[in-house]
Amino acid sequence: MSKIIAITNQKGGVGKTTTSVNLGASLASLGKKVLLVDIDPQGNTTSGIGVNKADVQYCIYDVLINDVHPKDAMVDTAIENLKIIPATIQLAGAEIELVPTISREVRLKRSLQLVKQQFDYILIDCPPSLGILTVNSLTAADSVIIPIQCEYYALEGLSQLLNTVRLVQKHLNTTLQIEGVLLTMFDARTNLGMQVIEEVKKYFQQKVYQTIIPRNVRLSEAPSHGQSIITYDPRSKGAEVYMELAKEVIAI
Ligand SMILES: Nc1ncnc2c1ncn2[C@@H]1O[C@H](COP(=O)(O)OP(=O)(O)OP(=O)(O)O)[C@@H](O)[C@H]1O
Ligand SMILES: [Mg+2]
Repeated sequence: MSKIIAITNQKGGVGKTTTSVNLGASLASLGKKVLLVDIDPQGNTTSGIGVNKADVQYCIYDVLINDVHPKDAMVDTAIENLKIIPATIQLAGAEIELVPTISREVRLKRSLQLVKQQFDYILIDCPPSLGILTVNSLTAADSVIIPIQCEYYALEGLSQLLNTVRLVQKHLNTTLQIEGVLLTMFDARTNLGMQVIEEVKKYFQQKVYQTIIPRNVRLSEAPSHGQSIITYDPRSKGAEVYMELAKEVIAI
């Protein structure tokens, strides 16, 4: 069975990209066939997994706008079983260019359907906005993972996100589900982190993953080496928790 999961939260810097790269690498190291789709013009997943943007021939922009077949935009990564459709800054224009096009919300869905069966998991790293690129992602996805940072204001903006999910469910993708809510950047030294965990669990209940991602400096270093935590420092706490998360995702 193959599953498309959008990793989304319009709040910036909550761990979407860190989760896409490291969950993707963990799933691949457990033998799953994984495709990462970078649909954020910042292209952090692309560089974070070691793809040099200057070498990219076709990116997700070409898939969305120029009808390039997704298999022609896919590139291998250093990890077996892990491929990526990269994003470059070219994608920044897509929000505007998509506006007048026909079926603009379903373009990603149509493209990914062409390759879905080749993968166990397709993970889409969304940008920090609720614009047309995120709507395309939610329309293409079977489910969403929502990373929430264990910080004050963590829940702010969530109702807007859930509202967008509901609108997409109503009009574009009736079977879209919440795959899980992931607590990120937990710092055990503060009471605040515990409070956020309690609040998020009260709200999302059994949807919250048991695995909580702590703050881990190795996780923040890995992207500058173009590596996932699984290859950068497989013995780190960061690697351990993302492997645990991958097992939870597989078990669902
Ligand atoms: N568990 C963690 N421990 C330490 N640093 C982390 C952790 N998770 C993420 N970071 C760091 O926090 C910053 C933001 O994380 P990330 O880029 O994954 O968030 P994002 O939601 O994708 O951001 P954006 O909204 O800009 O796309 C990055 O510098 C990242 O390396
Ligand atoms: Mg990101």
